[in-house]
This record gives sequence, C-alpha cells and structure tokens, in this order.
Amino acid sequence: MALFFINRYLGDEGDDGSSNESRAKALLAKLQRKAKVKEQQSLSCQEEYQSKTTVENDGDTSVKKKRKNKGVNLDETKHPKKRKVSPPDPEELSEGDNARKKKDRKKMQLTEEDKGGMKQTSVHNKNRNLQEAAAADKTELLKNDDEMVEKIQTDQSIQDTETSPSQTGFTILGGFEKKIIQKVQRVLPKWLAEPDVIQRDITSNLVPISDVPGICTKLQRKLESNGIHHLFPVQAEVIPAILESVSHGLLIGRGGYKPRDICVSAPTGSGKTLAFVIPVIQALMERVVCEVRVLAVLPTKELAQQVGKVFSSYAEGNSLKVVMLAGQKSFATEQASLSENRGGISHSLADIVVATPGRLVDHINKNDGFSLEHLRFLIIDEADRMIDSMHQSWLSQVTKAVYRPRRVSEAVSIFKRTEPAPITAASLSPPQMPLQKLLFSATLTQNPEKLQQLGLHQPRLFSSVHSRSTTNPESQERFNFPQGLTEYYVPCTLSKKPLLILHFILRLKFSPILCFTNSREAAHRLYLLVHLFGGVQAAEFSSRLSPNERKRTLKEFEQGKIQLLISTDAAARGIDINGVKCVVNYDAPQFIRTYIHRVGRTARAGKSGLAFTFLLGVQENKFIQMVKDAGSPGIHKQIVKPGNLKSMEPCYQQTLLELGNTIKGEKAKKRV
Ligand SMILES: Nc1ncnc2c1ncn2[C@@H]1O[C@H](COP(=O)(O)OP(=O)(O)OP(=O)(O)O)[C@@H](O)[C@H]1O
Repeated sequence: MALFFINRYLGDEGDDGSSNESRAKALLAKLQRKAKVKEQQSLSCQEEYQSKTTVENDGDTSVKKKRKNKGVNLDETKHPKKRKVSPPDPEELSEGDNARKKKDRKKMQLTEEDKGGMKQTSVHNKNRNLQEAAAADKTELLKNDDEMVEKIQTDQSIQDTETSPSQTGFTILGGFEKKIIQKVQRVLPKWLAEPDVIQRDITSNLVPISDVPGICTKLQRKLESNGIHHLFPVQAEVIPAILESVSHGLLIGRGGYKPRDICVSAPTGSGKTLAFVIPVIQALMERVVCEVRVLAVLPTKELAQQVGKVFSSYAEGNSLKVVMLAGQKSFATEQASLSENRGGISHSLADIVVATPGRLVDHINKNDGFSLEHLRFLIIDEADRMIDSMHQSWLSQVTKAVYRPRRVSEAVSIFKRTEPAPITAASLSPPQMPLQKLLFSATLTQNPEKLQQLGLHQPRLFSSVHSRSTTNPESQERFNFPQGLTEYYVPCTLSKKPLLILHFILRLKFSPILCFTNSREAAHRLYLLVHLFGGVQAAEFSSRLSPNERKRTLKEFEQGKIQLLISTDAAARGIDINGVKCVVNYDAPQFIRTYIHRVGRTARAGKSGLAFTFLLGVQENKFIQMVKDAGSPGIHKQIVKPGNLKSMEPCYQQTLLELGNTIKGEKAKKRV
C-alpha cells in the first residue's frame, strides 16, 4: 500500500509523458492487486481459524469480548472495510501525513495485539498446517508491517531530522530562560585580600623610635625634638617598607628589581603623614644634585599646606628644598621657586613638591622649568578622593611628564626612562630611576577596578581593616574608626537644630566644637544665626572665605579663640586641628566616607573624642545602618529633652527675625 507518490526517473523513454503515466498506473494497479490478494489470503485463513475455534471451544466468547473492549471488532475480519489507497496530496503531506502515520502506527500496534490474541487461540487448536499457513501469513503480514513501520519510522526519522537537529548532535539554540546563570564569584586580588596588618589601637601599640629599623640618627633626633618618642603602628610598619625599597639607593629596589608600590589604609589621626615624610626625607638626605624627586598630591589647599609644613619641618638642616604648588601664591611666584636659569640651563630649586592637582597640571603644561624626569616618589594622600577626581587627568599628565619629558637634560639622557613594560634584558640596562607610588587614606577603596586606574606596580597593602569579605568585593566596604572615638546620634526636628547646637555650647559646655553642614549656604546661615543669638565665639569655614581667611580661621580655632567652627566638608579631610573635643554633624552626611573623615577630626593620635549627628526621624534607620555596615564599634542614642531648650526659645525667635533681615540685606548687597 503506497503511502505517497514517487515520480520515478525511467530513462530516455521517459520523455513520452503519456506512456509514463500509463506505466505508472499499471504498476500501481498491479501493486494494489497484490495487496488485495494478500489481504484476502490472510482473511480466509483467519475465517478458517475462526470456524475451527468456534467448533472446538464451544463459542469461547471471552476472547471476542476482550477484543471488542480493546476497540478491535473481530467481526471486522468478516467484512473488512475497503480502504481507498490513493496518493496523498503533497500539500497535506506534512500535517495529514503525520496524523496518518500515527494512526497507522496505532493501527499497526492494535493489529499486533490482535495477532497476539489469535496466537493464543491457535495454540488451543493444535492444527499444525493451519498454524504453519497462519504463521507464514503472519510473517508475511509482519514483514509487510515491518516494512511499513520501517518506512514510517524512516520517514519519521527523516521528518524528525528535518524538524529537530538534536539527533545530529547540534545544540538547540535558545532556552536560555531555563538555564540557571552561574553567579561569578568575584575574588579580590591576593595583594588586596591579604594585606599587611596594622594594629588599630594606637596607645597600646606604640613602638619606641629606636626599635624601628632603618631610621637614621639625625631623623630620630628630629622626631624627639618635635616631642615624638614613639611611633604609631602605621609608622612602625610603613617606614621600614619604604626605606627597604631605597636600601640600594634611588635607582633600584630590593634584589635589583623595580620597587613595589605601597598602599596604606589606616584610621583618621593614626599618623599616616609621618609614615611617608620620614622615609622619603631620609631617602633624599644624601642627594647631591637638587632635582624634583618627590611629588605629593593632595585634594585641597589646606591639606597641601599642612603636609608641606611637616615636610619642611623634617627637611630643615638637610638642605632639602620643599616647594608648595597649591595656589597660595601666584603662578609666577611658584614658578620662580621651582627653578632658575643659570648659563642657559634650567636648574631645579626643589627636591620635594607638594601640590594640588589643578596647580600641578598648570605647571606641567606651562612651566618649562618644572621637570619631573627625576621623579622617584609619587605620594597620593587621601587617595580615594584623588582617584574620584581622576577626571582632572592629573595622573596621566604626571606620567607623561615623567616618561616623556618635553626637555631631556643631557645628564638624564643616559638614564632616560621608558614607561613600565615587561622586564627584558634590554629594559634592565642601563638601570632606570623607578617611579614608586605611595597611596594613603583612611578610607582607601579596595575596589580593584578603581585602583586599576593608578597603574600600580606589584602593589603591597598595609591595612588596619581585616574583615573585608574576599568572596564578595561588592559588599559594603568596612573601615576602622579611631580607637578613642565615641559616636552618638541626636533625634531632632529641623526647627530645633539651631537650639541644639546652642545647647551643646552654652549649657553642656562642649568646646571647641567642629560643626559640619552639607552646604556652604547652610554653614553661612547657621553662622549668622549663632552670631546674632550672641554669647558664642563662632566662625565659618568654607569656600566663601579666601584662602588666607581660611588659614587664619583654622589657626584661631586651633588656638582656642573660636568655640564653634561651622564648616563644610572642605575641612573634613585630613585637616589636623589639635584639641578638637567634639565634632557635630549638624546635617547628616550622605556618604559613609564623608562621615568617617568628619568624625575623624577628633579622637586623633590616640586621644579621645565625641561625635554627634543630628538626625531627623526619616533619616534615623538608614543612617544608623550605614554606620553599622561600615564597621563602627557602635553609635549611641543621645536624647535632648525639649524642656532643656525652652529657656532659649524667646531669644531664638527674635534671632530668627533678625536673621531674615540680615539675609535680605546680603542679597541686596550682592545685587548691587
Ligand atoms: N608618633 C607620633 N607621636 C605623637 N603624635 C603623633 C605621632 N605621629 C603623628 N602624630 C600626631 O598625630 C596627629 C595626626 O597625624 P596625621 O595627620 O598624620 O594623621 P593621619 O592619619 O594623616 O590623619 P588623616 O587620615 O585624618 O589625614 C598629628 O597632630 C601628628 O602630629
């Protein structure tokens, strides 16, 4: 029984369409006749079995019934339905064909069962020749069926091949939604995951200066003359590491290799400044020719000034020159202090340059007398803040000035440096002056992507933070808080905040207080209000003041002439003001790093200090969680009863009226 029509190629005579067709018809008719004959033969055999079976078993109808239940009607064998066999329409082949194949397969299966049933009956009849005939027919049928099934299966497999290439070993695309995407376990680089540990507690880990290896006698005496008899943990760890990298002179590091860059993450007020000043001064003490070999970059003028002062203090008596490029003086004045022209040749007048990024880039680009081709140490203080301000591209300008100077002096051409590259025999001779980067911060990021911008060479990390999870670098970064710091938060309302700060100064006698606001306008308004209220020596510190005014204000605050310094975050980082007992966050800081640097203005050098943060109701939970996640030892709730503020209310209301007029007057002045 043909399932589908096959156009056969019949050779040359196939040209004549009509004969071809008649031949095909004849062939088909012949096949159909054959099939009919076969079918009749098998039917007749079945009838004989039937009749035999009926006689011997006296109408055993169970088999019949079972058959019937199976949906196979045995009577069907009496009057088989004539199935029209016609070649299927090719269009329907795909749908109808599948259905038909399935039905045929099902039918085949049923027929199989049916045949199985007959087999049982024949066993009872023990009629050998009949049996043999049946078996022959059955084999014939089976053969046909097998052929049929095989044909169907072949077709099916062809079809399957057409529909699902999976059997041919190709992967099925798509189905992504089913796959569980493996989360990549990010792991910190080894140098970040396993830092050299710095003890957090300063007072119980002081190291006598004489016990720290490598510090020369001259500097030991200088430290003692400045009242320093013990070194803090960060100094005891970092100073020897930097001195080790210059133990064979400035040109090569230990074992003849380029010295490793050093990163230091230690709490605020833990003495990081001296940790780089002492070893760098000692490394340059024996220099013969004055060249810029140390460049320290800091984020603000005040910080640059403060670090410049420490450098100058320890460079005294060593003929080392320290120059500030922070905008305190005019560009021309700074230019004159950097170099001079003798006999047509520019000579450097600075060994150590302390700069802010803006001024540094100005001198690199506009000052021909400023050369960094001899630079040996690049110190980046408040490094996380400096990384964030990389958009000023000051680092790439420094790198360019070091490796591709505009003007190469003859002396240096022998040691002309090439940018760091893989070490080869050629790159090792002649030895080149290495550029070693020293990074310092109380909140140094441990995000490898951010640190990667600095192009560090085999960095070594000294850190007082140990509990960073190495498997999940994304987790909240943790920092170490100064040992002597006690943190509080004060629930309050917006209108009560000014009364609170007045209460702290006038009633609780906390003084001097460094008070931080989130904007310079807020600092100015609070300063005006406290000033109008009276009874408090207050000053403001923000970019509203000129650099000289800011410098004078810090000095007076340090001298105790100012009880309340109201500042923006300009004074938050690194500013070292002795004697600050209490820091108040009048406005809660948005970021944890800002909080750490603000409260780090107190409890410095192992001393104790208090930090209060005024929190509105909506800010409480988020802020407290942020501080806890950052590793704070604990922030306590400090409630100020409204009754304590009552007595100041009348005067406060009067002051608010005056404040309104004052602010209007200032705005009018600005418009003039
Ligand atoms: N060994 C020491 N003995 C006594 N006082 C020290 C010692 N080292 C530093 N100090 C003092 O401790 C204070 C804080 O030092 P420094 O400013 O270097 O801290 P820091 O870690 O840089 O702080 P920040 O992270 O806020 O910049 C300074 O007043 C400094 O003079």
